[in-house]
Amino acid sequence: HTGACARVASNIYSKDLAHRQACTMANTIKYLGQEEAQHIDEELFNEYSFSVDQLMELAGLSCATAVSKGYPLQSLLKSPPRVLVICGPGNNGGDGLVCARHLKLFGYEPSVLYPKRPNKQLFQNLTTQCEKMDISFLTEMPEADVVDEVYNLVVDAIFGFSFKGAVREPFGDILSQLKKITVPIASVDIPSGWDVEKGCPDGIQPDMLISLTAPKKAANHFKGRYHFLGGRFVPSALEKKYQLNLPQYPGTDCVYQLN
Ligand SMILES: NC(=O)C1=CN([C@@H]2O[C@H](COP(=O)(O)OP(=O)(O)OC[C@H]3O[C@@H](n4cnc5c(N)ncnc54)[C@H](O)[C@@H]3O)[C@@H](O)[C@H]2O)[C@H](O)CC1
Ligand SMILES: [K+]
Repeated sequence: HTGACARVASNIYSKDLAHRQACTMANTIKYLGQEEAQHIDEELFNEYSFSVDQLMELAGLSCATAVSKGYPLQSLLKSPPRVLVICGPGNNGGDGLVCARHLKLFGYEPSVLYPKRPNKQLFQNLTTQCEKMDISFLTEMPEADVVDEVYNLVVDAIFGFSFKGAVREPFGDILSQLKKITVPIASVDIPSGWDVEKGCPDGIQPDMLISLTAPKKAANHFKGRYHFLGGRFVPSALEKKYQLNLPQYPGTDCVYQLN
């Protein structure tokens, strides 16, 4: 009897799964423009009453989880398992600080470069949390050959969907080093320096992209090996309103591998 129930249950499950996969394929996931991404962000905060801290925690956890799936500890070539996390001046940088904290909890040895720190309590708190967890902060960007020698990978949390115009210093210098490194780059939400919609053919070329909420149009130009979706916090009414057609995350996972 138990066997029959299990067979029925697994039949229902596989039909349901097949149905969901078909739906996901028919309604392909939406790639957002810059303004649309900003509207969704504002709506999450203003209409749905989420706080930045909440969503940033889930975003950063997604990034650390994606990194641990693409670059598992046991696969790393250099010991100790050092990771360089570069954080920019906005919320993308905040995601990077959260990601660094979770990477540390997962057994990695993150170091953070955080050259432009906003004078806001949220970012000061995230910085203190990292410091108290013995995550080191670098005072300057190492040269490309030093990055290659010391670190297993770089997490790029410099700019997200609010990036506009020509890159201002010190991030121009940092990005030019990142173009020279050979260790993989995992970019949070958008490869930094890329136009949010059009990409950037001569920009950095990350090996991993973790799109948050939904991919941005620039992700059409991503050529790396791993594209993950993270930020599993979108209420279904909001998803419907913007016709995001998000895929079903597996079980309780906080990331979905798009390719
Ligand atoms: N809804 C979500 O999915 C969530 C996303 N999160 C993350 O937040 C970023 C967007 O954050 P935001 O603060 O709006 O902007 P950025 O981090 O992209 O950067 C703004 C920051 O950068 C400066 N800046 C802009 N252009 C330049 C430039 N050309 N040169 C130098 N500096 C520049 C600007 O002055 C600001 O200081 C999103 O991508 C996600 O990663 C949330 O964490 C959770 C919710
Ligand atoms: K980024």
